[in-house]
Amino acid sequence: MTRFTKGHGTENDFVLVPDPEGTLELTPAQVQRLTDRHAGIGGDGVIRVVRTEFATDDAVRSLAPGAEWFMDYRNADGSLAEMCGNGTRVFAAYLQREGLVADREFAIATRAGAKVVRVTDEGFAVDLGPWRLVDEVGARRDGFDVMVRARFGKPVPALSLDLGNPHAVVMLPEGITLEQLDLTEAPEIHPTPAGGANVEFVRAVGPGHIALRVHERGVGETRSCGTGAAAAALATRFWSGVEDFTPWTVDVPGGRLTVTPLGGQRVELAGPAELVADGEIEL
Ligand SMILES: N[C@@H](CCC[C@H](N)C(=O)O)C(=O)O
Repeated sequence: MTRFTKGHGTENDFVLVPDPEGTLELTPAQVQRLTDRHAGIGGDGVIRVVRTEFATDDAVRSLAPGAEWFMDYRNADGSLAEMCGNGTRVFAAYLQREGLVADREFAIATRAGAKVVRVTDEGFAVDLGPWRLVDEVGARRDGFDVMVRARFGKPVPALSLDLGNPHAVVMLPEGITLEQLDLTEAPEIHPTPAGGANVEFVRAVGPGHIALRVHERGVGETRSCGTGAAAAALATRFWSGVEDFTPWTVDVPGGRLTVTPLGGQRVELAGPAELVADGEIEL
């Protein structure tokens, strides 16, 4: 039997599987079974909790020398992802509850490098590290670099950002509400990014305040996406032309996140993290 913990951050939910010595080879079929909401535990992704020294990927070890624990993230379809913003907070909550970290600030290893997490009153804040516009020249010239077609019809312009994982952000055109969006199918992106992308649909709520819905690569529509919230806030800030360091409030279907642009082209994500169940499952 394999032990698991179920947790979520603004209802982006994960099955955490402790594997400190990295002995568990999780296959895509096992991930799909764990995340299955009818025949398994249910979740948007699986997080294997591994000591960084046992990470099989050399790059993970070399990019995060000071991080004792590696967040091995898989999407619900079994594909690997470089990063998961909400996952980092849930991972931190698990490490803290299990007594695996003692400090109020610590680094965790991800495929996108080490991320520093700190305890806050509400949960955790994580420095997501460096972010970038995928096509800076095109973005600064046109305000966007790809077109996205979802089930609402005409293709709409979007901005590609790299938060360690790939995102395309759409500011919804007038006349289409977030509620009207049909995200039952993956939006098409042109030109299609080689590794796919997560797609965020944004509506401005007020100054420094946006709301979004997201279609996640390897999952489908989710109730929240932490790196997606950061990408959406950064894209909206870019379009506003005022690239300051004011915190942004990001409403997602599963709750509220705070995104704060930092110096050095870094960005912080803050929000809650809940661990809701523990159990054992036959893989
Ligand atoms: N929900 C996550 C992102 C998870 C990975 C994503 N689906 C991908 O494939 O890049 C978040 O909170 O950032």
